[in-house]
Amino acid sequence: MEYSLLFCQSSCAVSFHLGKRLLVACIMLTLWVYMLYCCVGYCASVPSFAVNSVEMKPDTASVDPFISSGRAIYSSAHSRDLLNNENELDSRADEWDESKAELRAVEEGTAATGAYNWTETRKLPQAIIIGVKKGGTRALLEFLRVHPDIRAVGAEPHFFDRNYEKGLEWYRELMPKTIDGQITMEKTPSYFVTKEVPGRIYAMSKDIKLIVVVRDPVTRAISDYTQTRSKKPDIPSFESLTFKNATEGLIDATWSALQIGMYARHLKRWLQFFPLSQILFVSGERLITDPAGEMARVQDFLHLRRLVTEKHFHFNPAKGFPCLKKPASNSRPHCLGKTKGRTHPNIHPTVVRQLQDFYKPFNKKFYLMTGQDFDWD
Ligand SMILES: Nc1ncnc2c1ncn2[C@@H]1O[C@H](COP(=O)(O)OS(=O)(=O)O)[C@@H](OP(=O)(O)O)[C@H]1O
Repeated sequence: MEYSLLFCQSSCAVSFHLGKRLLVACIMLTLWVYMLYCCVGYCASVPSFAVNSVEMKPDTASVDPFISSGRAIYSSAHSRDLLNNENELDSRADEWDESKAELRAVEEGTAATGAYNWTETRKLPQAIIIGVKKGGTRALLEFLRVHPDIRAVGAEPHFFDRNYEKGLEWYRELMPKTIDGQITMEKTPSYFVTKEVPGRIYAMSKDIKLIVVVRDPVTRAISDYTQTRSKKPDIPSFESLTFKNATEGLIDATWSALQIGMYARHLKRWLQFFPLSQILFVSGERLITDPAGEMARVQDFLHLRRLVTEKHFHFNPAKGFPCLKKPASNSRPHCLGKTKGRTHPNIHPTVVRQLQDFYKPFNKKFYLMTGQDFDWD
């Protein structure tokens, strides 16, 4: 009796210890499996209500950037119809149908669970690409839209130059919906050269971040001219529009294609309202030769994590430009449409040289003002 009691006590103690160990092992195994599950990315699909502040980016950041960019594309297609903007008439929509379908599936999924739709609101932009025309503004915006913390209106709203009387509510309504922590953006390249715009943007937000994509003013002028000629083939030659008096070599600085390139003059107006630290100058040239490098600067400036990297770019030799690609995927890279990267007419080398001389003092001043050498001279 005593013996069996003793035996039971000791065997019970053993099985109790074994059970405890088994329980601990089970918990550890569960935790380990859960961590593994999270590592392969499935946790992102779990509805999350934890949306962090601007510094701590929202949970959507862990979602594949291309899904998010697809979302932005969807809303941009919507506003593009609304504004019927010339710059939007490229082939982007067709090429990104695949992403849209992907997006719809994602959105339907979240709508069914009611996951984060309820927190989305339209906000006024916290960052604007203000210029310059033909600088590479569309490329920059499309690259930025790959980032999950950026939501941007696709069409150019032209609010601060052409639609200001419509009021801020009209402007806000054009913006895509965002959750806290996401940055709302737009691009309208004519803002940089329109006198009233700096004061108007300041009146909306004195803390706004401004981005200017600049490009060699001579190439920019030729690009501008090429665009105009594509719509009006009968316009005079570039050379004849350049001069007030060709024999005297007197350049017509009132021609808008040339005026836009006097960057220092335009920048002076912006600096009356905003400190230099609030303006980022992106090199249009480097955006083509080193898109990931320029994107790193832009993401740092916007206090975003560097999620758009070299993995997202594929240089297309036929087009002569970097195109966007989904990292670790065999899908076709997305290039900008036919209106970007037009063939420029051959301009007489003497005219090009005269224009380079014309811009030299403006460029020098611009380098001094920005503290950056763009290497145009
Ligand atoms: N990745 C990529 N793909 C295609 N094109 C690119 C790219 N990066 C920069 N660029 C240059 O962007 C120029 C057009 O500039 P914008 O988008 O600012 O033009 S616009 O003001 O919105 O009309 C466009 O000018 P053009 O070459 O004169 O057409 C391009 O040189």
